[in-house]
Amino acid sequence: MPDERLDGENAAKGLTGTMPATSQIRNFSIIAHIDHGKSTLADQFLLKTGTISARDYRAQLLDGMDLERERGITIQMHPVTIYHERNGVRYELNLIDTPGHVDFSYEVSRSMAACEGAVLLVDASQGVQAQTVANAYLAIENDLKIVPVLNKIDMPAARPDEMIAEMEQAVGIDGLDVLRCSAKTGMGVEDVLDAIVDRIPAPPGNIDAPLKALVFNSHFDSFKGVVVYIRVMDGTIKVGQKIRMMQGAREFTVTDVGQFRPSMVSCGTLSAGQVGYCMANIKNIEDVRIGDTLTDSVNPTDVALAGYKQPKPMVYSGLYPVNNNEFEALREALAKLKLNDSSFTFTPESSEGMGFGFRCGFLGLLHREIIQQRLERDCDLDLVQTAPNVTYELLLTNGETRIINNPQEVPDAGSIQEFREPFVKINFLLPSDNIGDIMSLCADRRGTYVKTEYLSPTRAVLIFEIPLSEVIFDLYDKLKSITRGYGTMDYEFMGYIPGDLVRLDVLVHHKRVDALSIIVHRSQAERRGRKLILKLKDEIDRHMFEVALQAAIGARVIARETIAAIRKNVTAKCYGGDITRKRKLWAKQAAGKKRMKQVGQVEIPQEAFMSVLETDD
Ligand SMILES: Nc1nc2c(ncn2[C@@H]2O[C@H](COP(=O)(O)OP(=O)(O)OP(=O)(O)O)[C@@H](O)[C@H]2O)c(=O)[nH]1
Repeated sequence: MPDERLDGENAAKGLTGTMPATSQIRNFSIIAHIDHGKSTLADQFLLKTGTISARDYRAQLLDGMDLERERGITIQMHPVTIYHERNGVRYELNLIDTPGHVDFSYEVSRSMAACEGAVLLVDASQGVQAQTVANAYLAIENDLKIVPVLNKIDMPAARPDEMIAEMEQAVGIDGLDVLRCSAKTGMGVEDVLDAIVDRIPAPPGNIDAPLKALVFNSHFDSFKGVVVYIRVMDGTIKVGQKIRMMQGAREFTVTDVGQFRPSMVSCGTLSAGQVGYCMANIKNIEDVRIGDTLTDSVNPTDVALAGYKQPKPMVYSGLYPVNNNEFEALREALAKLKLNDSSFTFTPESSEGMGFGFRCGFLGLLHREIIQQRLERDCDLDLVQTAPNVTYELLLTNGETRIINNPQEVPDAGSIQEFREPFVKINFLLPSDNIGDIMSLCADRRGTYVKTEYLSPTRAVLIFEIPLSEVIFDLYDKLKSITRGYGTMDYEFMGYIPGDLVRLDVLVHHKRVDALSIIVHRSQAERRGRKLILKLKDEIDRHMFEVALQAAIGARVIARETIAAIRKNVTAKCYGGDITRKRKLWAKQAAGKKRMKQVGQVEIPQEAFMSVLETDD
């Protein structure tokens, strides 16, 4: 087979695109813990291979979204094709970037299915972290070849030998295979590129077989429609070809095929082993299922690829517009967001106290925060968000099993046979000095100890089984503060386990505020109820009448507080006739009240809805 075949159709169109033989392609991703330098290394790859010029170099090109750049976290994948010469041969390398946060680990497994290898990037001053271990195992399970790299060796705090020993211990790699580089200065980056070519196998695949391509992501472009990210496994895909999504069973005609370099560049054809995009006048993002197999409709492949499982939201919360007439605007904004984030879900709901809004499902708390920020930034809506909760499973006395994601949906205690909550297996990677503190933290949170493993005399892996609801509260923040930032965690879902759970209601001025209801373990109900009421007392302003706050389980009130009455007249001091001054003060007061919800006669601020979350003593 010739090394490089000029594609006839492209040549005819005057396009200079060439189709490399699969032996000259390498597909890989980078596995790294957050902040270990993945985006910086990816940028170096672009720079070193001349994909972008130093002039165009803009830090973290691959983190396309503003918000991502601002927060410095990669959320969605942006693949990129680069060319690297090794021993006189030009290789096409496709990098599929992956995020490093626990909430987005499903994105990592998506990108792995499109690769034959992964660069395992570890910060030389921080060492292996929980997420790195989890993702490295995932890669090994997926038969990916691991290229271990120690980054940030330019830092004075770098301890390469120690960290390599940790990598050997934690992931079971050979220390001699570990490359050293600095993504910041560019030192050693060429060696990493060489190792990608030398160590990662070329993609398998038969260029003459019927088209079989994996859909590993997609995005919606308001001008072009849906852009489908594909990895071609067998055959070729060309402009004009009739294609079919095997799960979705819809047919389309390809209008454009190209690569990310790093912006989208048409190339007319992609063949076995290559990574790129295709467009086919697909108007609706729902028609494209991530993990689906794309094939030729005339000459289809007979076996579809094993798809991914759609990630299930684990954390839910209600989102309400402050002004009820902004409901439609909120619906539109949510629909727009969903276009590019299939893991986010929303369904309309109404709450007696809050009016009309949506129940939204997120992968985790960070995901939730990001969505809220995007909404506020992109559509100028004032929103009130209720405290998050996890999904529960109920076995009812009539034998029915019901999944609920909203405390309001919990039926009478009499009709529940078993109340089950999600449990996760959580791994902490932390300094050994902190083991005791984290153990007692987990014990307080109803965790069950599993085991401890030492990576080195100073660092250990601690494993617990714990209810997810206890994790989403503030476990991550607690871990960070106890370990002064050195501890990390990762968790995987185990299943639903029965527990003695009850719904705790909150009554404000004798009216149940359903958005403040929470599901708690009975043993914690009284303590949580009391704390919650005290917190609410701080958050809710005094009104012109006395406001009673109560926490109750069913009809039984377990805590009560009262907010005394007051009349607050902000313009009282502006005696005299200057109406403009008064107007200014009124305007200021109104702005301060923006994120308030009127429940009955009482105004409840956003903070009050979130206070349900806090568990601090
Ligand atoms: N000194 C030094 N700093 C580096 C090096 N590589 C990356 N950094 C810095 O480390 C920080 C994190 O780098 P990023 O590339 O954003 O990390 P990341 O792994 O992509 O993070 P996520 O996108 O959040 O997963 C940035 O401030 C970089 O400038 C390096 O080799 N040496």
